[in-house]
Amino acid sequence: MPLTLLQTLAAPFRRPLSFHRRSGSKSTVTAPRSPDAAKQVGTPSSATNALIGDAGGIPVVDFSGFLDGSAKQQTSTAILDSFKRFGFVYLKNYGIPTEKVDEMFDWSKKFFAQPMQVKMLAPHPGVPHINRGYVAPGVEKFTQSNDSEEVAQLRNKEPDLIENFSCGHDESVLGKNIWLPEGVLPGFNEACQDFYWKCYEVEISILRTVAVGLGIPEDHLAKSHSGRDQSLRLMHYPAVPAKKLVEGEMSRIGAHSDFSSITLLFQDDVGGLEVEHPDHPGEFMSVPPVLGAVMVNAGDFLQRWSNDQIRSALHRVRAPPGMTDGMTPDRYSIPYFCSTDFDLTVDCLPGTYSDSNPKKYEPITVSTHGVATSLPRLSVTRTRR
Ligand SMILES: O=C(O)CCC(=O)C(=O)O
Ligand SMILES: [Fe+2]
Repeated sequence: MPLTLLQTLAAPFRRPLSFHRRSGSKSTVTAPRSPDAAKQVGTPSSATNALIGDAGGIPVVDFSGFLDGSAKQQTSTAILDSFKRFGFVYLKNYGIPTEKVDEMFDWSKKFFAQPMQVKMLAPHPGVPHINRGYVAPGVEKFTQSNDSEEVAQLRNKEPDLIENFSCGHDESVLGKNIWLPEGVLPGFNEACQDFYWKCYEVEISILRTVAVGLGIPEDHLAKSHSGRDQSLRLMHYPAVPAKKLVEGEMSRIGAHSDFSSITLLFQDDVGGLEVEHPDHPGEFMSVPPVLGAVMVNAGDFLQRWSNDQIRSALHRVRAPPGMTDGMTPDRYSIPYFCSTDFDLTVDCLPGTYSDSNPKKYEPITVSTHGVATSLPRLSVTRTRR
């Protein structure tokens, strides 16, 4: 990729916006807890003053030391270590005030509370890889499988119980935004756009920490993420009988890994998110929401980019922990999927390969990677329109 093109793409777009693994799962386990999170996750002592605890075994890191420059290296090491071991990390003091996140959740609730005919004024186009517009409950089913027979069988099973609304940048190959018509839910479209750019700032800071952790130039990853090909998705899981989720008769979101660089995952206080245990494939750890923290996970593309040093972990949403009877509460979450510009070719990151540990992957663009790995998976979703 010529440098000039890289530089052009590195200039952020501005408002207005417009490996892998088996499916299947076993039991849920809780990672052993200890009062000393640093010890528990085997984190080097240099990272301890950025670590402020753990939740369900996954480190909680105070991001302010990176943002104000007082603990850049420690914060970066803590985040990178957690990405390498778990593929996930919680961040506190990451730069978006809690009230802003709460406001976005309020908008999400208002949107999903609209009658179906209103939500369908911004319909998803029905093309699997396009993250735009509203997808009604009963349309999607998530899987990690690329096996056509397994996928065909899944299509005949109950879909995931989820509705969602996605938006992004109008100039993305993911397509132009599909908004509600003007005058319907005034303020909603603007709130989504505003939140998108707030998330973008956090994304860039996190990508900088990963680079610092890896000991490469701080802007190495950030400069490949112009902000054009990200997606903000509002998710709503309606209330369902807990028993059906526990017995596997219904599912909220099936086990999957995310596809691109990193995901910021904002969740309400309902719980139910589970992450595959790093030492016990097929077993899942229950990871609770942490007040004021955003969960961040690495995606398949970052795993590949880091020559498999960073883990893109399977995760899923089940019944809230301990709940086996009665109706579950509704669950709302807001993932923000971060991607390198889709047309940019990236090679394994410097320092992640050597003569004794050669590159496992050829240079690739996100689009090629996506077509090879994600489209078969996506094809099982959005099949029931
Ligand atoms: O709702 C959640 O907490 C998980 C969402 C998720 O994993 C996804 O949309 O990729
Ligand atoms: Fe996900």
